[in-house]
Amino acid sequence: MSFLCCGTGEKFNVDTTVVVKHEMAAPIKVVVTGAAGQIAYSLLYQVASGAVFGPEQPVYLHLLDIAPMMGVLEGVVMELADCALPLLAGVLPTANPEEAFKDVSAAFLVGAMPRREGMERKDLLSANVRIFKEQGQALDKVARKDVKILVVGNPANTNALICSKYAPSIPKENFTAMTRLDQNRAQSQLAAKLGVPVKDVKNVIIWGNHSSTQFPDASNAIVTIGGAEKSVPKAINDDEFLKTTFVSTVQKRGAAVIAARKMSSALSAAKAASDHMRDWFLGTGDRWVSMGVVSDGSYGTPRDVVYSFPVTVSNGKWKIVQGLTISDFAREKLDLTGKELVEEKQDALDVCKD
Ligand SMILES: NC(=O)c1ccc[n+]([C@@H]2O[C@H](COP(=O)([O-])OP(=O)(O)OC[C@H]3O[C@@H](n4cnc5c(N)ncnc54)[C@H](O)[C@@H]3O)[C@@H](O)[C@H]2O)c1
Ligand SMILES: O=C(O)CC[C@H](O)C(=O)O
Repeated sequence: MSFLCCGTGEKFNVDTTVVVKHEMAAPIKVVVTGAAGQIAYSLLYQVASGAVFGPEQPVYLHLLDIAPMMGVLEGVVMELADCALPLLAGVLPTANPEEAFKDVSAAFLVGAMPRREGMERKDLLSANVRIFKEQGQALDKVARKDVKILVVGNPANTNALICSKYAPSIPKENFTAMTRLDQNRAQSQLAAKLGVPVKDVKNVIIWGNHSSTQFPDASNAIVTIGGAEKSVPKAINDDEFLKTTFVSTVQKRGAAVIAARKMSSALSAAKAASDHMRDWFLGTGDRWVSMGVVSDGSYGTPRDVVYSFPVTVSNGKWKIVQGLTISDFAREKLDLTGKELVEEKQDALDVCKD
């Protein structure tokens, strides 16, 4: 197994004895940006241990961060080596986006500034959107055309849109934004309210933007109680809770974590990024998951913004769940978060003009 030293590009060897079994698939190249940051610190282990691409799929990790972080990244590379992970075929740390994105099959775009207490969402947009313009251009040049891209860095939906715009040779369907953390939060809130394990709640939906305008929607969610499936709204029997406390708790959860930790969520964000990419690669069956995808106007949402919908995935392709009834209450919420995305898109395009 080869690990490269940051900055110097010098190779060093790690004695991992038999690392990759012969019957295993060839390694796939996977890039994680913001690799010296907090989310990556949890995410890298999950990717390298087989939790995302499966227990038979070796990975070659490309780690991108900015030049001043190469020293820190060196430490992350050492720790990855010290994990002695059988599926980790190699590591390439770099500050060069074109090197990082070369031939990758999967891209976790995490690297961006997180919001801290007192910062507004707009401050984040102008600081971060340029990163995604530059990275879109680099992906366009050197990534595989079937690369699956997950944008985590905020504002995630709009960053994913900008990245796609600057990578026209890669299909739009390959760009997604992470709302899985919101889905996991919503599922966990419902399970707690119902007093069931989290695995027994499914099909909760996150609509729209990964922001406080998102609409966490339990109206189609299903719970397994006593071996039988039941509608969550019927099992909870408290519409007021589902329309108010539930929605606002999930909408404000990221801000609540920042207020408590003085830092943005990281452990749960990394877990959600793993869930999102695993389901995209390995499929969902008939379970619904929420992903920010380029809107085709489904459910009367604005086209050409990255909007979170319920999707199912098979053979590596996501499909929006169709035919759901949208109540008047939901309509208002879907429109509000759509309006915010249209405004963010315009702000981002203005920033990218400079
Ligand atoms: N979508 C979600 O659900 C969700 C959840 C949590 C956090 N986030 C967002 O994820 C992002 C990362 O959060 P974090 O806590 O890991 O932040 P962090 O500050 O700990 O790490 C970010 C890393 O990105 C690096 N970076 C900055 N510019 C870069 C560039 N141009 N190329 C490559 N790397 C670059 C930084 O040097 C740093 O190491 C933030 O924008 C945060 O708001 C999103
Ligand atoms: O900046 C925020 O308000 C949220 C940070 C992060 O996206 C989260 O959801 O935990």
